[in-house]
Amino acid sequence: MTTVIDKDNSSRRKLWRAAIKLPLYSVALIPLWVGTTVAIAETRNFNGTNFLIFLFASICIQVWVNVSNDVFDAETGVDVNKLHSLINLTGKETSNFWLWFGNSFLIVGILTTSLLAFWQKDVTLLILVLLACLLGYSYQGPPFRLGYKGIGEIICFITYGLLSVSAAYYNQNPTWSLTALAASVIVGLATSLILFCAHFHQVEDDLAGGKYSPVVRLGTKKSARLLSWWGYGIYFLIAVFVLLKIFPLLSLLSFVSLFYALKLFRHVNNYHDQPNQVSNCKFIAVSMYLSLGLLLGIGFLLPTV
Ligand SMILES: C/C(=C\COP(=O)(O)OP(=O)(O)O)CCC[C@H](C)CCC[C@H](C)CCCC(C)C
Ligand SMILES: O=C(O)C1=CC(=O)c2ccccc2C1=O
Repeated sequence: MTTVIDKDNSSRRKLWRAAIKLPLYSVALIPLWVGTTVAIAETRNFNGTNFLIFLFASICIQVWVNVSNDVFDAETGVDVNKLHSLINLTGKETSNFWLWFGNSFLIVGILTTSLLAFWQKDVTLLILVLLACLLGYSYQGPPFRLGYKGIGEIICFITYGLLSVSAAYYNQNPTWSLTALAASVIVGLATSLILFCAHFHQVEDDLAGGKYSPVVRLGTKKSARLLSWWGYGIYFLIAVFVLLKIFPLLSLLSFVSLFYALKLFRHVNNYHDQPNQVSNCKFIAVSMYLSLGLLLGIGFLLPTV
């Protein structure tokens, strides 16, 4: 009897851990890290207060993204088999609570960014973040739900890449930079690769819920092939940026993350049509993304020390 209860508790704890999605918070950290390291490399200055305040705002906004995704997906029924959805864990009647909970984090994130913009006497940072939030809402919220139309990866590229890296750079150095723009392309491509991976194991539920993700549209076999091209493309672009001297030579350190990239391509090519096996590929993609982003930033920083 005790063991059945223990087992129940431990699987519930596992579901809650999955619902909190801790590894996915890296998508709020890496743009900040990369944008900031490019700014340090160019100015030899680091504003720790601006960095920490923007870090706090980014994490708040990420909480909103994750919580509201479960609320909105519960409305369409697409998460019906996702045991670790907050709504499935706590009941449909808690939807309004979670919506309110997520929105509170969004408000705190935006207010914190507004405070930074006020101190900097410049609204650019706030505009970039507001644009990212509006696009983030359009991905999952009614009436847009653009993720259901298969363009979530493009939104992800623009928000976590172009907008977030530029915002992090601007937060340190209020101007524009070609290196920051190139770095934002790399971060954007790597972030949307995580989202692309998140769709492999959900094809049936997505179809049933009217969600035409790129994997639903292309089929899992073609998607697995596209994933490899996409991944190699990221490293190819880094090499091009190094050759063009937009990135320092040390950016090639990020090639160490090929270890996870190759593991990811192999895994998805082998198991693309087996939902239970392929479901963890999103986390291999996060490992690739984290190591790539961290090393890219270290590559920018090292020449300055
Ligand atoms: C929740 C997201 C993806 C999960 O989608 P899906 O419903 O397919 O998966 P589940 O099976 O888990 O339900 C994230 C979507 C992100 C979105 C495209 C863009 C959000 C932009 C943010 C507002 C940008 C934050 C910027 C900040 C860090 C400065
Ligand atoms: O829950 C998920 O699958 C994702 C959540 C999330 O916040 C995110 C952000 C950026 C890229 C991908 C993802 C997810 O896949």
